[in-house]
Amino acid sequence: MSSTGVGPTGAPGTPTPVGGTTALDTVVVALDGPSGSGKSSTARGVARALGLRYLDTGAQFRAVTQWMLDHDVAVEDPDAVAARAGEPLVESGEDPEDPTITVDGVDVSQAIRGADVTGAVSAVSAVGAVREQLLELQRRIIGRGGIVVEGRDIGSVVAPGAAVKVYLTADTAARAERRAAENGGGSIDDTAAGLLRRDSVDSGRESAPLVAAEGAVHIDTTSFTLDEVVAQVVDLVRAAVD
Ligand SMILES: Nc1ncnc2c1ncn2[C@@H]1O[C@H](COP(=O)(O)OP(=O)(O)O)[C@@H](O)[C@H]1O
Ligand SMILES: Nc1ccn([C@H]2C[C@H](O)[C@@H](COP(=O)(O)OP(=O)(O)O)O2)c(=O)n1
Repeated sequence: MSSTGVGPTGAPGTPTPVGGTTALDTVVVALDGPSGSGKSSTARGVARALGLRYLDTGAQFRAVTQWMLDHDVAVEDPDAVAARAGEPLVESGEDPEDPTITVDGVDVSQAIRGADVTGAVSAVSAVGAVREQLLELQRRIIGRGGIVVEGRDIGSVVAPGAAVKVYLTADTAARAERRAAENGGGSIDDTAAGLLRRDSVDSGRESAPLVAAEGAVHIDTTSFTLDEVVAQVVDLVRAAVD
């Protein structure tokens, strides 16, 4: 796998602090949390407001999952997934106005939001070999910073030195309502069950489970509007930079 990003291969998010702080063009903002907590929309809003790049790591795991399904890999079999983990070429655009994602040069931005990928992505992303491939790619894209990165393990594994770490949550009911609305309706109960199933696999896996990273600021978004959450994170970033 590769991408257009270049940069150091060590854990990023540790730009040279000047006077104990960091600059906006090298800052790394790590946003983690469960599905429907508001990561993607908050991350894009913060990146837009501050002129930063944006990386959706969930889209990368979804793109690998799409590739596995397209190549008839048995996605519930970790060995089968691991055996092909080095093959898909994932490329992520970093513009928050127009985040793109391709695998082997094919635009999968719509396909990866479908039910097949959503149902299989937690199993695929629990495979260590998949995580290793994407970890290297993610660190290359982050490079020297100036980016908002969202996922499940950004503050804990991908960029543990990030100057700003945020852990977003929301009540299950709110998450299910948001997700069902986004998908054009459907049963809230079924959506909630799907979210909880994915939470359980994402939090219970051995490799880089979903956790609130050490030092992360917890924001429960249930009772805030998206604009309010974006403003809170923008304030955290402004407080952390020169
Ligand atoms: N604070 C919020 N209040 C209401 N709706 C929100 C809020 N944050 C996000 N949303 C909406 O919830 C849905 C899921 O948000 P998203 O950012 O995709 O979450 P995640 O990336 O954590 O899965 C989207 O339709 C988004 O517009
Ligand atoms: N850093 C990440 C990001 C996502 N994943 C996995 C676990 C998630 O269930 C899937 C899909 O992530 P995505 O952020 O697209 O999921 P939602 O938009 O929140 O529903 O990928 C991961 O294991 N590590």
